[in-house]
Amino acid sequence: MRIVAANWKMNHLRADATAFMETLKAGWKPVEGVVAAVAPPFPLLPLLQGLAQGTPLRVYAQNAHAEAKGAFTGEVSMAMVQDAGACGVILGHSERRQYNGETEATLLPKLKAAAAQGLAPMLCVGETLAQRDAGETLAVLKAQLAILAGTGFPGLAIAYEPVWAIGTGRVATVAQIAEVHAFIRGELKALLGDQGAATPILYGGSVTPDNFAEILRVPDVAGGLVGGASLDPAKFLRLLELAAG
Ligand SMILES: O=C[C@H](O)COP(=O)(O)O
Repeated sequence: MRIVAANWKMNHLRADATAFMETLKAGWKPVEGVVAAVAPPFPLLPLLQGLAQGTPLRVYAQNAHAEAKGAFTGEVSMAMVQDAGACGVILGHSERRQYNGETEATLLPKLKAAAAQGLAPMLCVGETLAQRDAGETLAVLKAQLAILAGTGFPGLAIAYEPVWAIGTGRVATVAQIAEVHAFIRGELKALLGDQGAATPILYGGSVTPDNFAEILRVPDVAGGLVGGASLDPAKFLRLLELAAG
């Protein structure tokens, strides 16, 4: 199975989402084994879910809180994003680690809350440039993945996003992606057994229609988590076509 996931981040209004879905529906020929997902900002979840009716598009939230309810001003719960139309949730994106203080300590309760709510988690991992330059890449990834120990998370996907490749136009090399994805696969097998052997591992970081085919040929790459290029429905469609082979 391949997954092409659009992370819109803090982009798009209702009109943009509507136009995106019109273009997508006009050109998309869904094929077996290729999953398309879009993670819009929270306010667009219900609209997108409605627009996606009759299509296999999966709607994800970009984040949600670990607690079920309470005095957490500005937060939304797993149940809320599900109620608003999400079937899954991105967790641990590097921008949330950088700007919102997400750590393994905050992410483990979120993973458990997502699973309890029946939301498929997409856990993002990846090293900074300083960590790569210091030779710490695999150790960083090992620590980020360790929160998966001993618990199965239905619908789990991993997104490997080297922080230095996000939004920079500097895509990781095929050799770098191959090394890290093989390492992640080994860790997942050790942590989760059979589920770890089958968990999709996506690559993210300056994915475009020009480089996606090459990235998809790397062993253990099961698709992409795409930021900038996913805002343009024509480019997103092209990525889906490339994933379909
Ligand atoms: O979630 C998506 C990633 O952060 C990649 O973003 P990008 O495709 O704009 O580099």
